[in-house]
Amino acid sequence: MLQYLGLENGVITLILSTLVLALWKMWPTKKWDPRGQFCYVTGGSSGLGLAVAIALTKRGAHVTIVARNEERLAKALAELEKTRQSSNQILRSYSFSLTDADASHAALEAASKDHGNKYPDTVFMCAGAARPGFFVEEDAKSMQKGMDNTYWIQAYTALAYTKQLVRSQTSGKLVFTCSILGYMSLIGYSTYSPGKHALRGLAESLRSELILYNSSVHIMFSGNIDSPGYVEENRTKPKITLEIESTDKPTAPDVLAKELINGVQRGDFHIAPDMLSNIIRSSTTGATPHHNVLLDVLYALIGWIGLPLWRRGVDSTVLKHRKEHKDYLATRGFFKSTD
Ligand SMILES: NC(=O)C1=CN([C@@H]2O[C@H](COP(=O)(O)OP(=O)(O)OC[C@H]3O[C@@H](n4cnc5c(N)ncnc54)[C@H](OP(=O)(O)O)[C@@H]3O)[C@@H](O)[C@H]2O)C=CC1
Ligand SMILES: CCCCCCCCCCCCCCCC(=O)[C@@H](N)CO
Repeated sequence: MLQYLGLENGVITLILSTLVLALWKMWPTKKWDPRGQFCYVTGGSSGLGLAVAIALTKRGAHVTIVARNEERLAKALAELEKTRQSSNQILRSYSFSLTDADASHAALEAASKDHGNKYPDTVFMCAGAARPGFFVEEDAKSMQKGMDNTYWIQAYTALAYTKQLVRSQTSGKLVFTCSILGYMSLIGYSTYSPGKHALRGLAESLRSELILYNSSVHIMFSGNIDSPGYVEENRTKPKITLEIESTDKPTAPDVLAKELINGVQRGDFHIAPDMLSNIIRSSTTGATPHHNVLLDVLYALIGWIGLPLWRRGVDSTVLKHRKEHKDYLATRGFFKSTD
């Protein structure tokens, strides 16, 4: 029947090229191996960053973790020591505040000194924080802090590292940690989602540019993580936000760390650690490379149907919350204040 429509050749070519591409993706290639590599992990004293640092140590990498609080860093380093695979492994921690550009540069320089001024082979940027709240209760300072703790906290490290790589004429890997809230958003995340969306843009631009230097870029989009940071953000999270996201049970940091490292090993640009993130990833591909073309089409189809339905449900939950929200604002004295 297709030949009557003149579509035969086109359809066959499409199916064949899809199959070839899918097979190509399945073909085993040489995987990235952390053993003996110098890995730099920001936010390595807690949650996802700590889990990534432990997983890398277990795989025989030299690991340097960076965060601010010295006590938590010392505890985390002691945990890394417990999983050390050989006496040659260099395991270090440094305290720097990575929302500052100069400190982000200084942290990388300090870490590199332990390796004879060689820069990290891979940088895992896990530092970050969320402080959910209602937009009307934010101010200029809290909005800027939101960008600091989502965008700048990783962008400054990416900048310092890229300069070091290019100056020393070596290649490396940049691994960002985003969130599914870097693809979409919902009530309560007005100081968090924008910076995570910005990270996606930065990663995509860098992925393209760093081809010049034989360096790769990866970015993970996860749902809730069962971390100390998650416990902290839930303290101030609006009830309505908690209710909407209750369908997304938090995942253990070590599970996500494994997914993150596997994603880097596969060479994925957008790393989606589970079914939900794959559905959202495939529904918002833009110009990012596919993973498995056939599976991606299936995920995109599920998202194309499911996500707008989910959104309708969320909109009606928010609508039902109007009265409670007004009362909440009244008890907070919002209607009396002038800002
Ligand atoms: N928790 C979640 O549900 C989700 C989190 N994410 C993202 O994953 C990443 C890890 O999150 P999670 O494991 O929950 O985080 P945690 O809060 O458990 O840990 C955050 C780490 O970052 C460090 N850090 C925070 N601010 C700075 C700073 N200014 N300078 C240097 N280090 C800093 C912290 O140490 P210290 O405070 O001592 O500096 C700590 O080591 C973040 O980027 C987060 O946005 C993504 C999706 C969901
Ligand atoms: C078929 C389609 C079904 C769609 C269901 C979508 C459910 C999404 C729930 C929202 C989860 C929010 C995760 C926030 C993670 C994060 O980054 C914060 N914890 C900040 O740290």
